[in-house]
Amino acid sequence: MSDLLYVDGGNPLRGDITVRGAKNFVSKAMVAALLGETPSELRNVPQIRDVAVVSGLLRLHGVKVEIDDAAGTISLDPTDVESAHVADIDAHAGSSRIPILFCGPLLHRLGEAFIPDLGGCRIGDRPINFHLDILRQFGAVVDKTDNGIRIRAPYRLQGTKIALPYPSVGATEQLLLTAVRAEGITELANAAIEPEIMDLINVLQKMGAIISVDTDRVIRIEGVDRLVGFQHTALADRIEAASWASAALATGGDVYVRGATQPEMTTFLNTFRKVGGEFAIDDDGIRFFHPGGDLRSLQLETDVHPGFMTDWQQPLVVALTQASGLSIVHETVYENRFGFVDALVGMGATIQVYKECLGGRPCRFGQRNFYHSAVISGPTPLSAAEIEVPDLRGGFSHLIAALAAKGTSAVRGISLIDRGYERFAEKLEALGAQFSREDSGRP
Ligand SMILES: CC(=O)N[C@H]1[C@@H](OP(=O)(O)OP(=O)(O)OC[C@H]2O[C@@H](n3ccc(=O)[nH]c3=O)[C@H](O)[C@@H]2O)O[C@H](CO)[C@@H](O)[C@@H]1O
Ligand SMILES: C=C(OP(=O)(O)O)C(=O)O
Repeated sequence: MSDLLYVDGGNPLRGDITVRGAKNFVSKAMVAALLGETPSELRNVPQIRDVAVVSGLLRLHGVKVEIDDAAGTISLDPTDVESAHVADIDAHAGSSRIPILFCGPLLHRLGEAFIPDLGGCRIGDRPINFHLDILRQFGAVVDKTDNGIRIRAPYRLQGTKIALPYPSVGATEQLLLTAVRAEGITELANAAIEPEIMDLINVLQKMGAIISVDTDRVIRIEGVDRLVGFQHTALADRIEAASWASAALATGGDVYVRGATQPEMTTFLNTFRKVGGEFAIDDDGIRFFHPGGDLRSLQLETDVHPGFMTDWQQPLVVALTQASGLSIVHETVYENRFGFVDALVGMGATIQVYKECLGGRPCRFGQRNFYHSAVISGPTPLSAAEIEVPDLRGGFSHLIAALAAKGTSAVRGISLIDRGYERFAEKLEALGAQFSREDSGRP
């Protein structure tokens, strides 16, 4: 597929699309399968690049992976797990953030692992210090190399007591995937409790793990000697659903997102309503629509769950360019997630970014050199432009802006969007978007 899309914007998106399982859960559940002594089956799996990357890594480690894209199922047989060649693993460097989560399972299965340098969106420094501290506390020996980390467990990993400096999603998952088969009890304070983590706990419990989650963000795990395979249907992708909802709002459209579920989206739905969007929930999905009239500006701060999630921020900001008045967005999860607004400004949006914390939530980035707050003044008509996709959500936001803008925009680097949005071009078509690929002539 060509990496350049010409988008003829200015028309409302209308129609019906389906979202399947969450990118930020499915990839982790696939890693969990490594811990089982018997095969696992995962359902509601989306056809996205992160799934392909994790499948490739699992295969390098001897796991038999069979994918049925149409049915959305993956079967994973970890019976013959083995060490992979460093050169082969190295080829996956920079492809996603998931390889770091192979540490615990591989240490339990093989006593050692090599983890390539990570990829993922460049929206901040994204250090892995919490992960490495956790692994060391379990008794692992971690050595940094030029192209990744080498990790060994000379003895069985030992349960431990840890408090995270910040409720990191990945570090919480690292701890879960390591503690379930460590010896004794592990306690994690200040854990992240995102719905995708809760579903990972569901999977681990099906495998035989003993895990409890307290209301004060403390997770306790009693290590067990063996785990078995699981069968599980992944929770829906609440980020993809919110992205299409934002697209509906920004284009003045009406999109039914089949598969979207309410409980994981409560905070987004409240915000969507406050800004002037409407929604209708039924058993099969959620209809998001612009009811007509003016959208309202609002003040928003991203946060860990149950707060407004950072991955919802970028798509919603495009809709905020169409709201009347001044909207203020304080990004408290990543220090550098407003790079994408430059392109929006180039299209006619009025957005100013600030280093100050424009909000009351405790934030690690205030008084430092990070542009992590934004003020958006609207409504401003958007006009077509040439845009380069910067990262996954920023890229989808640029696509929304191009769909909302009058005229034909050229959006380059769209293959980045495949990492987390299943068959998005087909969905755009289903919603009546006017676009074409570079190789098929301009619309
Ligand atoms: C594949 C996946 O699930 N990605 C999601 C996951 O990313 P990911 O798990 O990488 O994000 P984290 O929750 O770990 O990161 C949150 C914050 O903690 C910091 N941090 C994290 C780890 C560490 O060792 N040291 C450290 O300082 C990060 O720099 C960041 O500022 O959760 C994020 C927060 O909901 C989402 O935006 C990502 O979509
Ligand atoms: C930041 C994201 O993903 P990742 O952690 O995979 O880079 C995201 O999904 O928006």
